[in-house]
Amino acid sequence: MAQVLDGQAMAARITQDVREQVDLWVRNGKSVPGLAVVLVGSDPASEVYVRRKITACRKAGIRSIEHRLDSGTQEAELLDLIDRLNADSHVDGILVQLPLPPAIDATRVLDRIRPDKDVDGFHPVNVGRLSSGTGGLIPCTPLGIMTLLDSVVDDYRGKNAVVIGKSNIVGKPVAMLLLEREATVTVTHIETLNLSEITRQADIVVAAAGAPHLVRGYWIRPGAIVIDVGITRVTDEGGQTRLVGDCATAELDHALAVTPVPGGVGPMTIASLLSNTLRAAQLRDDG
Ligand SMILES: NC(=O)C1=CN([C@@H]2O[C@H](COP(=O)(O)OP(=O)(O)OC[C@H]3O[C@@H](n4cnc5c(N)ncnc54)[C@H](OP(=O)(O)O)[C@@H]3O)[C@@H](O)[C@H]2O)C=CC1
Ligand SMILES: Nc1nc(=O)c2c([nH]1)NC[C@@H]1CN(c3ccc(C(=O)N[C@@H](CCC(=O)O)C(=O)O)cc3)C=[N+]21
Ligand SMILES: [Mg+2]
Repeated sequence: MAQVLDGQAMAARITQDVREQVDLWVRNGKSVPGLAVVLVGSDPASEVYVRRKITACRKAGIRSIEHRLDSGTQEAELLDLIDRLNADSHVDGILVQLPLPPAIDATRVLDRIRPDKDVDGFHPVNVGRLSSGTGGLIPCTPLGIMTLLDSVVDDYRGKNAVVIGKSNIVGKPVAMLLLEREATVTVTHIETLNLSEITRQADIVVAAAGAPHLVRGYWIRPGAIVIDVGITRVTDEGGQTRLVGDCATAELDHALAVTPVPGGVGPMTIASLLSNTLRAAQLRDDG
């Protein structure tokens, strides 16, 4: 049987660890770290994620400030809010939940966030820092993935890592982090030919396509590690909704380790947001 990496349990430990560091920070006379969470509109999945982020902040002793704007909000209004959050010394981290309504230019919004408050790591300065290996805030999902991988991999050098998906929020940044550890990294996507032959060469597969059960048993060689990032909400015949990952996990007994959906990468994404918020508070204090 493959080892199932318990993201929920690991996230709970990280949350506790952040809480202890926050308490120490506050005992040293610093102000409580604050995270501003901006949600535009009422996409149901975004509502779920934002709720989880706010609950997690409470557990970690981080102050969260929620800003809800209706779906008809003008871009200028949102940019204005970001300017105010950028200038607010009680705000250490700013998170603008994606996706934004189509009328708003998401790039312009993300570019407006001060890089040292950009706990998502989406600002071009942080993207550049990640690709040049010169620090910066690291996107939460890739950071969570690396923490999960670190629990089963001690040396990435000489390992073949295959990333499925090339998005700016998961595929590209996780590829950068794997490259930084000197894995041999292949980034694949919808136009990749013979994908299963490429994954069959992999020691590590990170599946972030959003394609339910794309990765089958024969795609994975014995002893490989499989990180399932994909989350697709499906409704079964009985009208029940459930979450389906990118991997046919039931076919992966021959893997060394796999992550479950739910309870794998998702909770780790949220735990990483807490670590990044504490880091942002500390970085700003030093600089
Ligand atoms: N657990 C967590 O914390 C998180 C989970 N997610 C989930 O991860 C998945 C990916 O998210 P995100 O990166 O934002 O999604 P995007 O849709 O932005 O990117 C998906 C990527 O996968 C590629 N792709 C899609 N289908 C296939 C396929 N059949 N074969 C190969 N490549 C494919 C696309 O290729 P191309 O570029 O060529 O179109 C694209 O590069 C989603 O299910 C999302 O819900 C996302 C963020 C956090
Ligand atoms: N600015 C921004 N930053 C993000 O990091 C960001 C975003 N926008 N938009 C959407 C994606 C998606 N994402 C997830 C967070 C938590 C879970 C999560 O907690 N998942 C649970 C299940 C949640 C459920 O029940 O739906 C799990 O996998 O166990 C999943 C996905 C962050 N994202
Ligand atoms: Mg402060």
